[in-house]
Amino acid sequence: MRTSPNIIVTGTPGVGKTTHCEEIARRTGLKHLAINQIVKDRECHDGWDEEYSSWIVNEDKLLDALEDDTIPEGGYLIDWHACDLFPESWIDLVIVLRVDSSTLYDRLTERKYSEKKLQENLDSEIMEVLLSEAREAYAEEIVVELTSNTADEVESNVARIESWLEQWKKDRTG
Ligand SMILES: Nc1ncnc2c1ncn2[C@@H]1O[C@H](COP(=O)(O)OP(=O)(O)O)[C@@H](O)[C@H]1O
Repeated sequence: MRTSPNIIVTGTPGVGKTTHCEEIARRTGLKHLAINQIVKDRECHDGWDEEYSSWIVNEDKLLDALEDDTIPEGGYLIDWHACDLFPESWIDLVIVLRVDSSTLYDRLTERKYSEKKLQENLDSEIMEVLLSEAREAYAEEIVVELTSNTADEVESNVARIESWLEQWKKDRTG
């Protein structure tokens, strides 16, 4: 049994996953796993997609790499825009970050996304694509939607996750 939980932090690109994970990792000691980086470093992909400027992820290779990293033993913050490929048995909490369209537009423009990629991500956020995926893949009670428009929200979200973590540990030590 895990003595530390695994938490997925997911959402549309630009929603604030890295920002949240870094702060949660700093305050709780959970390990930040940036999946994009793992895909690149461990070559869990089938090449580069020029149109999207991103790796074509090979999910089997990725899951193998993560299993080698002992994710199932717990203590990880899984930072990625997709969440539904991880086995349910690995995951204790799924945080889906949400953001207002105009704020997301500004953040992605700053990242110099192409018009097409920008529009697709805005559509995805408006249509709640990642929230639906999370709800389909995991039990309702472990999926939590949090907003990430402001720095104050980062602070309150992180505080909330810290309390959840304390409770999770209490529940397991009796
Ligand atoms: N809640 C927030 N309030 C203000 N700025 C934020 C917030 N979340 C993220 N940002 C800013 O938005 C940009 C994208 O955040 P990032 O954490 O890299 O998103 P993601 O990892 O989801 O792609 C960064 O410049 C970050 O500082």
